[in-house]
Amino acid sequence: MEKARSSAGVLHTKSPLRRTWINRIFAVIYLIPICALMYHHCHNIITSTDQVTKRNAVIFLIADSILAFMWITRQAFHISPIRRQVFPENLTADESEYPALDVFVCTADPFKEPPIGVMNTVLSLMAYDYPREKLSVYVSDDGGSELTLFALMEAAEFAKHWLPYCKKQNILDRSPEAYFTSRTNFGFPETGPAATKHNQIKVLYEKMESRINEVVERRSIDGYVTDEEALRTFDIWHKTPGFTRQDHPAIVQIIMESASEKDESGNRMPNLVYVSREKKKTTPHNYKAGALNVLLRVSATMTNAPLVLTQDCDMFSNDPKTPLRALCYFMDPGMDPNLSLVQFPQAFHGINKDDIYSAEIREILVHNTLGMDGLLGAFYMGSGAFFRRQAFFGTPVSHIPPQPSEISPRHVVSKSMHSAEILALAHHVGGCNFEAQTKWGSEMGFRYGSLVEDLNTGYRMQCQGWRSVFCNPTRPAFLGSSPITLHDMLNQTKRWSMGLLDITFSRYNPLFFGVRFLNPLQAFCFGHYTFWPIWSIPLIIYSFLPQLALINSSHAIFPKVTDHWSFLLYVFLFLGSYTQDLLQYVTFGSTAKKWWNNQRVWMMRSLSSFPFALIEYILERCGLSSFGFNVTSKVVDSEQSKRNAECIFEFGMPSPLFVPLDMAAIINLWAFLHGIKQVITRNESFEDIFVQMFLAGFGVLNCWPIYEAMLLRRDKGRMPLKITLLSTFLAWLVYLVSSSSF
Ligand SMILES: O=c1ccn([C@@H]2O[C@H](COP(=O)(O)OP(=O)(O)O[C@H]3O[C@H](CO)[C@@H](O)[C@H](O)[C@H]3O)[C@@H](O)[C@H]2O)c(=O)[nH]1
Ligand SMILES: [Mn+2]
Repeated sequence: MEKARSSAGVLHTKSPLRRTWINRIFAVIYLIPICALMYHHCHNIITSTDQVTKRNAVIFLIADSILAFMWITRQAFHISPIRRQVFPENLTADESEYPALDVFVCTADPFKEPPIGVMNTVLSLMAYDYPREKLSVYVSDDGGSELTLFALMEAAEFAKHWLPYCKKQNILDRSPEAYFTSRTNFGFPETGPAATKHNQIKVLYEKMESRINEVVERRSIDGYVTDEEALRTFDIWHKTPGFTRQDHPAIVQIIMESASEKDESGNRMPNLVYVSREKKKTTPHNYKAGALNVLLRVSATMTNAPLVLTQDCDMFSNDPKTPLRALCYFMDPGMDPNLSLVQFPQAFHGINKDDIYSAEIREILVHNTLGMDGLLGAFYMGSGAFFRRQAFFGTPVSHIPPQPSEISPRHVVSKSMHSAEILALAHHVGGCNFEAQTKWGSEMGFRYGSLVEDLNTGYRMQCQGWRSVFCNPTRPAFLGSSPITLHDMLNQTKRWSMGLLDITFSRYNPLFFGVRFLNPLQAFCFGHYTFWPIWSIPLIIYSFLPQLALINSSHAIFPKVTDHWSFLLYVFLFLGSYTQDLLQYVTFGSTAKKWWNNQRVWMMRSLSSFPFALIEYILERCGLSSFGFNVTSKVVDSEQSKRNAECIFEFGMPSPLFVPLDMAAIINLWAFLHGIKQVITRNESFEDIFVQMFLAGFGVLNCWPIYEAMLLRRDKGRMPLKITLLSTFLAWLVYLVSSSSF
């Protein structure tokens, strides 16, 4: 079948996912007990005479309404998921017809994002199987660091050997680090010309690697650059008084211009440009969205490619044919002309086998996205996204011409990048006042106003009428790093949540604004994401209230086992949603253990990241504090990564984010033990407190790694004593308060 299609010259196909009808039927059936539960709560509120029961019913009505809202919006993802396939072999063989491609790589801090890692990403992208003269890589350095520029100059020299080597040997792993690691793991012929060349390249790579790592360690390039001309490149750092990363002029350095740069076999090299936008402490820089907008403009002055790929600095290319896959959509004359984005899923390396931090987030990055693709298109994930440049300048029907006209997507660049005129313009558009009184960030370019600039930008573009597709090849197109400590993971989720709240509480809320411009189901999908942090409300309630009631021997919380109908209602709702989730995991080829860990992480996020985000968001709105884009560290500590590989949770640092988790662990264990005691001493009957016991027991099971970290472990990743003591004290305080209200 595949062959037949392929030979018919088709560039891509799409087909609905099988068994979608099961999801649709299930969605309708599941709605019935949801309504019954709401009725049950309302009935209790109206009829009960006991104040505690009434109050509990109100609290659970709130909790369950939120769960129901999240469940309903989530069904939108399951209504019409589709799968796409591409056939790059059917693209025209005439490469001169391919559009040019500008690749954007963002980095922000050489100490959190080691430059050697960034260079691996840059090298893997420069080594794309794409006409070199049409490929340009722009690196944005928000760290404003000479270390990154130094690393880039080193990488450019190495690239002249690396690119022809990859081409000749037809290598798939074009990030040198990934390549050398896989070679070491899977062996390589020790003799012969191939081995000699391999060893030569390895020596060059290791030399570059150690030079880059050394300058980072010494925090200075002194002594490492001797060439006069190269030294002049760094003048701006040394000759600008008061140069800091938050306060410095725009820097644009052309490292290689394709027209004049050749590799060791005499072929042209891609363009390579370093950009560090101007920063002033007094001018907001809008984090990554701001950086990307500067790249959009700087690249416009130099190459102005119709296609743009945005990449995080840790997301290296894992497949050199990826741009060709994207072309299968962009070059298809039959494709929707409103196509603005081809999104490849984010995938990660170094995830432990059971994925204890749920770092794959496959549900969001793959399963749900297939569902959105079946509606109006994938959401923009920040990395691995090929855009049509045109889509940043207005809607499909009305073009917003930017000023100056040289940065319009319609402008054709005719001068060399090195020309004084182009360089002056590039510096000008990289200035921090350039955007004042313009539509940049509001209607043009990447959108401001949210820390999740990716979701926000993609969503707003879809509201304007642009469409996107999701391209999910078997071999991941990109591989990135993901947090390997619990604190990093929770902190990352907290940042995302704050970004999502930015959208929820803006005029662009998907449920009010989005529904007017999108298919309502697509608006539900976006709504489900932007309301993500409100999961915290029902989860906090379910993690504490029934347990505290149990400890206080007040059991008027859930139906007894003997109240057949209402008890079965709870059983059905719980099993229904958990089984649906598990089945989704298993049918997509994941394991039950990963699913279990994913639901645990969902609880951890709901108890920690989400409420912290809600509180910080409120503080920020009240002007009491301000939180920015906290870049996730990509530095690997060998002990931490060893524990990560063994699927052991990493607590280690005294982070306030752990406090609510510890409190929940303590209260649930306490409640569970108390319940057992009550049953044994026959103070309570098991049937009466079964649901509460079940919830506490389920909590205990989920909190197992926390007890281990608090009591049993001796390694550096255990729970800091400070946090354990603080949480125990707070849990006791919560108990005291609760004992007067049951
Ligand atoms: O002021 C900033 C802050 C960040 N970045 C870059 O943004 C990227 C993502 O940052 P990271 O700390 O890795 O955040 P993650 O949470 O891992 O990133 C996810 O979430 C972000 C939105 O919060 C998206 O931008 C990313 O594409 C997506 O992978 C990195 O390349 C950074 O260098 C900047 O360029 N400037
Ligand atoms: Mn990242």
